[in-house]
Amino acid sequence: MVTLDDLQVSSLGPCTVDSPLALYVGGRTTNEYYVGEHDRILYDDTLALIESRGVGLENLPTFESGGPRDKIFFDPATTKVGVVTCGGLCPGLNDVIRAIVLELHTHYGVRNVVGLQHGYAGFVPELGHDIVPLTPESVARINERGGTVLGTSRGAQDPAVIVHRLVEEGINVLMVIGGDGSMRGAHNIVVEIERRGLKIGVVGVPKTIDNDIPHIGQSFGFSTAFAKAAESIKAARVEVEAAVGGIGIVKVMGRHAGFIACYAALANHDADFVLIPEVDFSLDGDNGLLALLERRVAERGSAVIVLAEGAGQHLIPASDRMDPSGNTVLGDIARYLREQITKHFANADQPLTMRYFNPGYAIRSVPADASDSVYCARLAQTAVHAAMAGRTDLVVGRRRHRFVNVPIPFVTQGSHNVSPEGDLWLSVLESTAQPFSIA
Ligand SMILES: Nc1ncnc2c1ncn2[C@@H]1O[C@H](COP(=O)(O)OP(=O)(O)O)[C@@H](O)[C@H]1O
Ligand SMILES: O=P(O)(O)OC[C@H]1O[C@](O)(COP(=O)(O)O)[C@@H](O)[C@@H]1O
Repeated sequence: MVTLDDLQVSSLGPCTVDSPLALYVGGRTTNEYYVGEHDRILYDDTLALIESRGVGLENLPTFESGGPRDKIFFDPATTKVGVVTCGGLCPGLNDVIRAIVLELHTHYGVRNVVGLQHGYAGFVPELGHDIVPLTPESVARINERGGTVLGTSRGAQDPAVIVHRLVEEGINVLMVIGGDGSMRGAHNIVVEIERRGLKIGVVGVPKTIDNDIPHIGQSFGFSTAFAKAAESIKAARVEVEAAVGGIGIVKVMGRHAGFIACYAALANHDADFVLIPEVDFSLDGDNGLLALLERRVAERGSAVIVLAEGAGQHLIPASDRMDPSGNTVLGDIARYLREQITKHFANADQPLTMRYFNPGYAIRSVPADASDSVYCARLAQTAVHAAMAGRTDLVVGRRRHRFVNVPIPFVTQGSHNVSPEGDLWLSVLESTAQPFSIA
């Protein structure tokens, strides 16, 4: 029988890229989950890193393998865990909430789990959001619904106010499910916790529909979302083929990253052009989009454009408006394209039937598919293991087919994008009418 004395370690500490591994297991008696001392995951697969740093492979920074540890820091009997979902919706949020609660309850015996409502706003008493108990009963079957049962929000909140509320509520571990903005917020909370010398852990499960957070592998919900977007592309194809001079534009999310556009387009090869933020394109000239479209419609009778919302921003005036998270509100590239295409076809005296699809929120408000559901559950379990072991200031991810603990600062610096020289973009070019460069 393993007792708490055997399991508890004395410190709560940040997850680092090169700390030695603690040994294993949160209260389990088998060594099925054993994580060896050298079992760490390289944080960059490329030799470029070795060359640029002039270090040997053995000295490369590595991420700690995720999973249960030999020692835990928090006493399950007295630990209270808070869960919060922040930022835009994403398929799988409810799966993550549910799996956090079940893992804490079933494998660690933690009985006190609560949900903060509507993101970080849920910490601010004046905003009037209740803190709700989360139990195996209350989270049963929530995974079958899209959205988040906790609600979400954008808009910065003061870390001092958040930490004050954590203390007031007696919360020892905060689990943040959110994107890069949320993780910046989570890191600020850690800094404030450290400044006050408190023993509160903060662990993130990174969420982004755009799949643009670095170092974590594919983000949960992304696969469900692009599959949903592919349905609109298929519908656009059906519509334009039935029309005279049919051109369909399908606008999908993707502020800075074109992953949804690329994967949705590749899912059924119904797209003729894919426009993403990472690759500039021109409208005019023999190799410009308008001439290419005209040729494609002349040859095939119709064309479908898959457009990431952040594409072609260089063609339209920059906006000076910000959303509550401080993101610049994007110019409406879809409207601009519709106008330019309409004008071009009128000038060329060519028939045109324009069909515009904006699956937008519909792709991120659906429940996770089976594969994403499993992925969410495993990410949530990894997050709970890290949290109970006393790791803080980290998010979980999956690198090289392994779950890993990644320090938050790694995921809030830089971003993950479609490489214009990479395999993904090459596949897109090969499956469309796009020439190798239309910029
Ligand atoms: N730089 C930041 N510092 C502190 N909190 C932030 C920061 N950026 C965003 N947040 C908080 O994180 C939450 C979600 O961030 P946002 O950027 O809207 O979405 P996402 O987390 O999906 O990227 C917001 O409610 C905001 O309070
Ligand atoms: O209307 P909202 O909620 O601001 O969300 C729209 C934005 O969310 C995004 O999908 C990004 O969301 P993530 O935080 O999930 O990456 C962008 O592509 C899009 O601009």
